[in-house]
Amino acid sequence: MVICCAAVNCSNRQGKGEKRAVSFHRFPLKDSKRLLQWLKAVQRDNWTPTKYSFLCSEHFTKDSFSKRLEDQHRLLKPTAVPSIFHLAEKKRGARGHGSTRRKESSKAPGAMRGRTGEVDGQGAAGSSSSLHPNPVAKLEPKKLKRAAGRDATTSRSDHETLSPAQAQPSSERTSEDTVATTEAGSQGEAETSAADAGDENSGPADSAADRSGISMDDFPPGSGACRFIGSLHSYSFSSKHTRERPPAPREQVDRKRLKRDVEPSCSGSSLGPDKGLAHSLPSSSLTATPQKPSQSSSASPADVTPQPAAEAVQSEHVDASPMSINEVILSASGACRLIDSLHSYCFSSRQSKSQVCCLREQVEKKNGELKSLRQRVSRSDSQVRKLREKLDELQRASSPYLNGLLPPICEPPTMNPVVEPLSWMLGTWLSDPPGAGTFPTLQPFQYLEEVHISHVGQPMLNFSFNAFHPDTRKPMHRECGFIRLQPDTNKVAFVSAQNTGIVEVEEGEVNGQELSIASHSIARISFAKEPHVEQITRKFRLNSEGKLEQTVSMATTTQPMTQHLHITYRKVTP
Ligand code: HEM
Repeated sequence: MVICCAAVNCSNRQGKGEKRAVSFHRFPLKDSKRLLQWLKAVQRDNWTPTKYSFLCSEHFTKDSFSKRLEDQHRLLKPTAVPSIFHLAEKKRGARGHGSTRRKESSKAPGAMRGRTGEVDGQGAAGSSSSLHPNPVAKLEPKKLKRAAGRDATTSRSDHETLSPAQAQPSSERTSEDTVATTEAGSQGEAETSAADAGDENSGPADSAADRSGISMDDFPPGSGACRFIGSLHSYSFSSKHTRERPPAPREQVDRKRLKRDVEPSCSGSSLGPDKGLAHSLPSSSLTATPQKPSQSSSASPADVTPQPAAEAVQSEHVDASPMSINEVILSASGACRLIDSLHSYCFSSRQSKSQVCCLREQVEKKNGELKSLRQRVSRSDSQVRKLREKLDELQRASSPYLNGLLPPICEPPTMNPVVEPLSWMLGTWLSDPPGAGTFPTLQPFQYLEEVHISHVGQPMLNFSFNAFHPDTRKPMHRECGFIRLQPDTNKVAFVSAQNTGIVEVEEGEVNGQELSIASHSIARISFAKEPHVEQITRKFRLNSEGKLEQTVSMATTTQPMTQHLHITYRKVTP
């Protein structure tokens, strides 16, 4: 296992040069804000750090470090952000970075392509569950515990100086790790390299599963889409599970390797998550591919060979090929993300559907209510009609005389010849212009008045005078009565009852189209308002314009005879 610096144009790796001079620091994968700062500083395109990605101490300023009290060991401060990079040199890019190292490792059939600055080996498998939490992991607690065990071993203390070898459990190291570690030297790497940035992603797999926020329990099994997505999940998980299966027989392993060699695209890191998923559907493609066996422990990392004796580790060697594992994990994690989004979509569409159903039910309910209300209104209408008919019937029954008295045809009654001299007064009259009120004790005022003078064939006229306020139209003074003529004379009697509590009789003469009368007797209610009127005179005349004029004067207990009213009416009905 070799720890390399992930920085562009930096070839530092563990064991190279002065051991104590350079330390290596993990990317703060758990601190997204700080991780972004690191990534921004590193400036590597299309590259995602894993828990086995490191930056060497040369990219940090001196004040980024503190020293551990006990042994004065260098620790990276928890807020440190790298700032020293040699980007001016031709950037080799994510794939080109560390090409020298990669040239070595690319000799191996399963060597990782384009992934640098990381601890090569199966550790990447751990990174998949931590970098891209797999929701299905929630369904497989046992496996997660196992993974967590590995991670726990890996994580150690955040700011403890760890050797890369310590950072990965020995039982799970790949053959390449073994060789690389040998190459790097077995002496105390713990003293020379520091993974003190902390294993940000090495938390328990359970917490990774929690972070996904999704489990199969969230999706009822009824949906076909969910079943499909669930099967995708299962498939994705099974690819991971495959890596943890017991070792396959060597022949089988070789066959698998052959098949993968025939299908290079299955492990092509250029595939996107979806493509990766699509290409990984054949069972062999997601199955880890074994390294080419070799008996030589001194073989180059590119020619990684598992120790023959370490049969227990065989499957790890087989499954943890840096190439296949990383690609498989990338594909699987990408697939998981895709599946998660499908799940979310499926879930939200189901929610929308249920909301629509709920709204539909409400609308149907309201429609039902509306229908019953309409029926009630219709019933009420028919009830009202029936009640009206009944009322009419009752009225007819209770007023037999009225019906009998009213002539069936509304013909105007023939005027009694006695009242003929007053016929010019007949009709409905409206004030035009408004009447004018005056009196020494009063402020001048105006009023409107409607006058009805009619006959019913009797030798008298019926009259009503109804005054209104000119602005508010509120009723004011009202009086009604009769005008009689002494037969064969021009003597007229004017009998009136007023709303002010006065009843009076005025008498006078009609001459042509002018009637002049004066009070004969005035009576009032006991509580009539003072000052009491003592005398009243009136004059009616039809003027040359055909308008009716009335002038009223009065004397009260306090005022002598003075004009109180003058008004002109225009005729509105015959
Ligand atoms: C022949 C009929 C009427 C008689 C005998 C009569 C009599 C009187 C008397 C005695 C007063 C009290 C005066 C004072 O306080 O010194 C009065 C006041 C007044 N009258 Fe007449 N009036 C007559 C018709 C009318 C009519 C048609 C109007 C029209 C609206 C009118 C409007 C008023 C008003 C506004 C006052 C002052 C406020 C009040 O005392 O109610 N009167 N009237």
